Formats: sequence, C-alpha cells, structure tokens
Amino acid sequence: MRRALEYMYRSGTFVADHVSPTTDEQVQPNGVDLTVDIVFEQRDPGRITTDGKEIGDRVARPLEQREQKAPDTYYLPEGSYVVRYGERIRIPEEHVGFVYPRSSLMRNSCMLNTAVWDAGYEGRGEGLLQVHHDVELERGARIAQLVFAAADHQDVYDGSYQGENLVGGDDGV
Ligand SMILES: O=c1ccn([C@H]2C[C@H](O)[C@@H](COP(=O)(O)OP(=O)(O)OP(=O)(O)O)O2)c(=O)[nH]1
Repeated sequence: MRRALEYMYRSGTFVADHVSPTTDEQVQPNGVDLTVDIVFEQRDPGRITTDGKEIGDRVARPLEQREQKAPDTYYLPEGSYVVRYGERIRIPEEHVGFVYPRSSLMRNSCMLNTAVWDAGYEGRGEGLLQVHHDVELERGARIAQLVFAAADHQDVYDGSYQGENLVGGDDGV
C-alpha cells in the first residue's frame, strides 16, 4: 500500500473529514458532493480594482412548493446565479481544493464555474451557476463535488472570505 500523499488527489473519505455536515450519500470515491443551500441573483454591479473588490448587491431567489407537500425547490429560468453551498468546508494545509459540477447538472445543460480553494480557507463558499436551460433544484440537493489535491504553498488563506457564511440568518431564507 502506497502512502496517501504519493497520490496527487485525496480520497473522498479524506475530503469528508473536512466537510460538514455530510451524509454517506455525499461521500464519493474521489471527493464529496456539495449541496445547494441558497441561490442568489445579482442585482447591482460589483467592482474589482487594483487594491480591492466589492461584491454587487444580490437577492435570494424564492423557494417554491408547486405541489402540495413538494419539497422546497428553486425553479430557475435561463440565466446566471450565485449559489451558496450547504456545507462548511475547511481546506487543510498542504492541500488545494477544486469544485466541479455534478455531471447530472451538466447533463441538464447547467454548469458551475468555480475558482481555487486555498489551503487554510474555512467557510461556506459560493459558485457561479450557469443555467442554459430551465432547471429545478431542490434545496439541499447535491449539485457539485469537492476534491482535494496535495499541494505545496506559502502561508495559508487569510483573505476577506475567511470564515464566510458560517452564521446564517440575514439572507431571507
Ligand atoms: O469557487 C470557489 C473558489 C473559492 N472559494 C473560496 C475559497 C477560497 O479560498 C476563497 C477565496 O478565493 P480567492 O482567493 O480566489 O478570492 P479573491 O477574490 O482573490 O479574494 P481574497 O482577496 O480574499 O483572496 O473563496 C469559493 O467560495 N468558491
């Protein structure tokens, strides 16, 4: 048996130790599925400058129950949305995280665009959901998969998103 760190990517079981909450269903061979918690629509322009950034105002999409007893669902017309995942994620030292769309999302003409998850980051992060054909997403459904790769790095993440979205409440959902 080779030592785990000889592999570039870590197992889903290892990733699961850094994601909470998780159910058995979320743990995949090579990563952990992430669920959709809140879907936002951006309303105002953001701003990226040489010395900073501002995120434009956004509003949470309404959750609907179109049939009696149907679960809370986001009915999303074609467009771009920002999704917040339901899980708290911690990227351990000597690792970097990548999020991919769940293939069923992609097969339904939707895509998640994501950025780099830095060593030392902890929070409930976000992704860009591109809806190219109307889609229904039940709140709490699995839409993405997080994988970890072993990685060298200098310092750990200490930016403005550190600890983001860990206490809920002000999103209107
Ligand atoms: O798809 C992604 C990718 C990353 N992150 C989290 C983890 C990452 O560590 C953090 C910051 O990402 P990045 O360093 O790319 O953001 P930035 O715009 O450069 O902000 P900062 O100036 O705080 O580094 O955001 C997400 O929520 N979603």
